[in-house]
Amino acid sequence: MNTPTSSSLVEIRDLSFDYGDRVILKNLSFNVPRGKVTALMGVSGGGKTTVLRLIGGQIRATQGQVLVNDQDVSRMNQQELYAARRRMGMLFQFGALFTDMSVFDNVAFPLREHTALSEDLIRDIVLMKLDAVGLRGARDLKPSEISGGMSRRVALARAIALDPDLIMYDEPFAGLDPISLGTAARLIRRLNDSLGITSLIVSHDVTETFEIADHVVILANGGVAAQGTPAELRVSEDPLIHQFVHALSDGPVPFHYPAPAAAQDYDRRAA
Ligand SMILES: Nc1ncnc2c1ncn2[C@@H]1O[C@H](COP(=O)(O)OP(=O)(O)OP(=O)(O)O)[C@@H](O)[C@H]1O
Repeated sequence: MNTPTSSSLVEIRDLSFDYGDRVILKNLSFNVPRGKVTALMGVSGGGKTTVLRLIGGQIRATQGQVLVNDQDVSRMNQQELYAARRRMGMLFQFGALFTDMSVFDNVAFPLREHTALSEDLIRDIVLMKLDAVGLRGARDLKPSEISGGMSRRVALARAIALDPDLIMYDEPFAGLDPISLGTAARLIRRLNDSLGITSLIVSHDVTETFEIADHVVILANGGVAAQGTPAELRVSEDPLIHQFVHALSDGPVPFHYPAPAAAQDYDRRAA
């Protein structure tokens, strides 16, 4: 691992990305502070998952830099990227488990794949990681025998198996009941602090996310619309931030998809 030289683990600098004619990110810049929980929020389709994929090096920026531990992911060759990814845990929506493997083998998988550790040592590490998510007792079960919330905790244990510096969560709360949702949120916070890692969460869930995040970045129109602590954003008078934080259906982001004037449409129907 590189010796940390800056207080930010990830630095996004002047980043642009498009899918052909569709510009998704435009001159985006923000930092992910080391050792903290940062939330990336904003309207649906605003490019949050795209940012995670750029950090993970699954896609490359059109312009700008994506620095992780001071190294630019967008300029890495395959070998460098492979090494960088080992330092990142990624939990994408409903992080799929291998259904034919036990919970234990799912968590052991990255250790067997990427290290030359003995099976004895792997066993200890797997049990430790499962313990961290409260599922040491479920080690012999198959994914089909556990609940959706538990599956996600197993995926989380697998994501931290290699002791990453950074863990990225895409919609970790989607589809969870309120109790599992609270558990998942507290777990993300607890793992961040006890393992000394850095967490980046993409989420729509303002209440739970504000509860656990140290820093929130709100994306809009391809750039940063606002950022700050949850407390700072809660009292923001900026109309867009206010609409977002208080989940109002109308505001700078309109409720109605652009349409002809209502009178014009109804007149036509009557004609
Ligand atoms: N492979 C692709 N080709 C073309 N367009 C894409 C592709 N992947 C994503 N997009 C578009 O890029 C935009 C940003 O997608 P992204 O998934 O990053 O948004 P998001 O903010 O994570 O959205 P959500 O909150 O709904 O998950 C969306 O409009 C999406 O339709």
